[in-house]
Amino acid sequence: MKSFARNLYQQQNGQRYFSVALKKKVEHSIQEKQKVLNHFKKEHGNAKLGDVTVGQVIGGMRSMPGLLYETSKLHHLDGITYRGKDLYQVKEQSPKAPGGSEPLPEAALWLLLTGEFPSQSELQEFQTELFNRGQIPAEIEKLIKSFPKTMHPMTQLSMGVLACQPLSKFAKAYHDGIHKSKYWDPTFEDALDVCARVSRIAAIIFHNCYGDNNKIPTADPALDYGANFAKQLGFNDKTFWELMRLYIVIHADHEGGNVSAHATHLVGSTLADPYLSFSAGMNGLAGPLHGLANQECLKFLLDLQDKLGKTWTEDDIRQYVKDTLASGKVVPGYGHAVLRKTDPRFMCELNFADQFISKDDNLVNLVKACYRVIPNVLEATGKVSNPWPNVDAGSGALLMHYGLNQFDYYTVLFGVSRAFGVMAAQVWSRGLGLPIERPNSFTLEHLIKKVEHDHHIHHGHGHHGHK
Ligand SMILES: CC(=O)SCCNC(=O)CCNC(=O)[C@H](O)C(C)(C)COP(=O)(O)OP(=O)(O)OC[C@H]1O[C@@H](n2cnc3c(N)ncnc32)[C@H](O)[C@@H]1OP(=O)(O)O
Ligand SMILES: O=C([O-])CC(=O)C(=O)O
Repeated sequence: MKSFARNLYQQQNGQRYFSVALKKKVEHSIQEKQKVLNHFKKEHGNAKLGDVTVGQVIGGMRSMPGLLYETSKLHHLDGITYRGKDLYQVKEQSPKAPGGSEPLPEAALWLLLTGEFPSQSELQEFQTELFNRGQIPAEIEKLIKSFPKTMHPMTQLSMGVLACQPLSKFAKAYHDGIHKSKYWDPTFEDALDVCARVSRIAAIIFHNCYGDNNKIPTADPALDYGANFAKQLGFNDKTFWELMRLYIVIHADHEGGNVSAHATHLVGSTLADPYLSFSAGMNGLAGPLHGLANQECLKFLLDLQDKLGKTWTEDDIRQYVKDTLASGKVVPGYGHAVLRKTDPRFMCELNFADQFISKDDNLVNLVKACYRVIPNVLEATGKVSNPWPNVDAGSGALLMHYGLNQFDYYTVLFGVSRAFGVMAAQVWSRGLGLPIERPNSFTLEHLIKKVEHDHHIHHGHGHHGHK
């Protein structure tokens, strides 16, 4: 056996491979980081990161510093970096499927967990391991298959993840009295299991809703994660497999403050296990201002095509967007709470379309025309902080091109991907021993009183009791 090689051991659900290499790397880097963190906290725990304004407290805590989150960082102009690598670097440096050009989800997960890409042999080990971890006990599959066809796929995803919660190794270890310094270990186990299982849950949901859930195509142990997911959905086009790999990689993580990551992080901070935490994150992703915007965005484009046919002009789009704004709705796929430029994830989607999709795809061309028209219209409102497209503006048109036209399913794809980021982050949160989250809240009355009081003191009328 090679040094990184698998170590076979018995677990509650039968025999599994256990990738020693990854766990050792994670353990080592957590220990190193822990030292840095302890020292930093001791030396600089009182250093100021800025002031908090009333506007931020009322306004969704926008840009307020408040979280330690290790796996990725967002820059308002350059977009997301995974462990310091932007998405172009991720795409370039990641191992690929044989003959492929897109990054592999399992390689991105390894990167998010450790800060490095796996070697070819580590990757192969890891693929096998994730494949084996992806199995779901028959009685749980049966439960997920019993969800009604009409239930929104995101509700099914959140419930499907919860249905697997009894398998949590963290919950069991906590119950058995694990020492707090070891929390990260069963969290790591659960995190990999959640990432492995979520695509199986998602495949069942797809067939629950749109097909026959007794005839789900089987996964193939020789294939990578993205290909297997696509295959289980019923897609055998190799270019679609490439799209799925890219899709999962670019949607995986977006630092800690976005709603799905933050909800996962918040719930995890109570030591609720990774299944409970991730399910909570998925409930947040299911909101139309967050992940559900990709469903909304495709609907927006199709409604526009329905109304105007395939001979729409840029003027038609402009008018359609103005009408949307006038009716008090948002334009899905545009704007962002942090980004102030075109989302690089949207550019990755356009690049994929340019490389693989014919120039006469009307829907892809509509996405591009929207990109030329919509920012000006939004800018003209004078209130939209970021008029540029986000990741959700482009993904649906690509999926449609390959025949995945069930757009109320799109956020489930996003959810599968998001598992890779937020679960990797949870391993780190437990590894660094982060405490329960509990920020301060105010009633409006308290806020008003506090501001009046501070104003009073500032103007020299108050008693300076604590000089
Ligand atoms: C994966 C992701 O989650 S990416 C985001 C996906 N969501 C969408 O695409 C939905 C459309 N976009 C939006 O609703 C917003 O831009 C958000 C939720 C993404 C960001 O929200 P905020 O940070 O509050 O945006 P911002 O500071 O620009 O908001 C100021 C005003 O502009 C409006 N605005 C922002 N974006 C848009 C838009 N795309 N269409 C219309 N109005 C918009 C806001 O609704 C707000 O209006 P109000 O003052 O009347 O309440
Ligand atoms: O960062 C955000 O607020 C939303 C977003 O784009 C994501 O979570 O991918």
